[in-house]
Amino acid sequence: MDFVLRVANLEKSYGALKAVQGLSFAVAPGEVLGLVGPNGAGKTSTLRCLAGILPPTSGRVVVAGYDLAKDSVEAKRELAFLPDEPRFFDYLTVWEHLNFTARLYNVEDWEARGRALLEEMELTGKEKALPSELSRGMKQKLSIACGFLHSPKLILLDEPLTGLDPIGIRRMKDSLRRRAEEGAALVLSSHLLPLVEELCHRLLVIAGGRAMALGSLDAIRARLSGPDAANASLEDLFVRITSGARTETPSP
Ligand SMILES: Nc1ncnc2c1ncn2[C@@H]1O[C@H](COP(=O)(O)OP(=O)(O)OP(=O)(O)O)[C@@H](O)[C@H]1O
Repeated sequence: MDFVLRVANLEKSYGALKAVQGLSFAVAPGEVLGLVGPNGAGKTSTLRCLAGILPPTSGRVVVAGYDLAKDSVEAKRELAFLPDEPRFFDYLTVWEHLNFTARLYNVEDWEARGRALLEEMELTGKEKALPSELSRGMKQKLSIACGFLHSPKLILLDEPLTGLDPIGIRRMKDSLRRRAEEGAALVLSSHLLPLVEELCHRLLVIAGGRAMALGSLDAIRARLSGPDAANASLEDLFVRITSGARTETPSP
């Protein structure tokens, strides 16, 4: 299979601290992988390494066939990283952010696409607003509109629902699902386990920077033995896996 993302033995250390240790996994077109783990597990460090924002200490990341270390421009052209706290240019309006992003990524039909994305993100009417005039949820939506503009093959999301209201959450879930149906691969980090359960096809559970479990919820459930494992909720599984009650050897 042609995976959109292939990660081999990813390691990230900050000085003596090993934040990410030996992560290996792949994500196929149309697949949503959920990255879950306790605070400090290494989720953001992993996502930032996959996005090419942080240089890994070692390991290999391949995006749409391009090695992120060797062909970084080509690889980054195929991905979007949507952080939980997006940053903007203070003096560019919403529309100018889309224009700027379009120029960076050479998006030819950006105006029509930009209008459609603003509509999808409920930002129509905010074209002339500066970031300081947007609410937290609106900023999150602008970040996502900019991220989707160049139709990335790989979408990396760190807590994508931060600051969104219930309608915004529902629309965002639909938007993410639609991108996957259109063939994008998504890696989504979140503490919101119901969201993860609803959207993700497979899960990568990490703790202490290491993979504790990798697979579909059913597969992870099946690998855990013990009372009520078959009926365990994702929250139960999360607690059991990450509290070290039983550690799993991830399958490739
Ligand atoms: N820039 C940095 N310098 C030094 N240590 C860092 C840096 N960024 C993260 N860390 C450390 O790396 C480890 C993993 O942090 P990371 O932010 O990746 O975890 P996380 O799973 O995203 O956590 P959370 O769920 O709390 O957001 C933590 O121990 C953290 O203190």
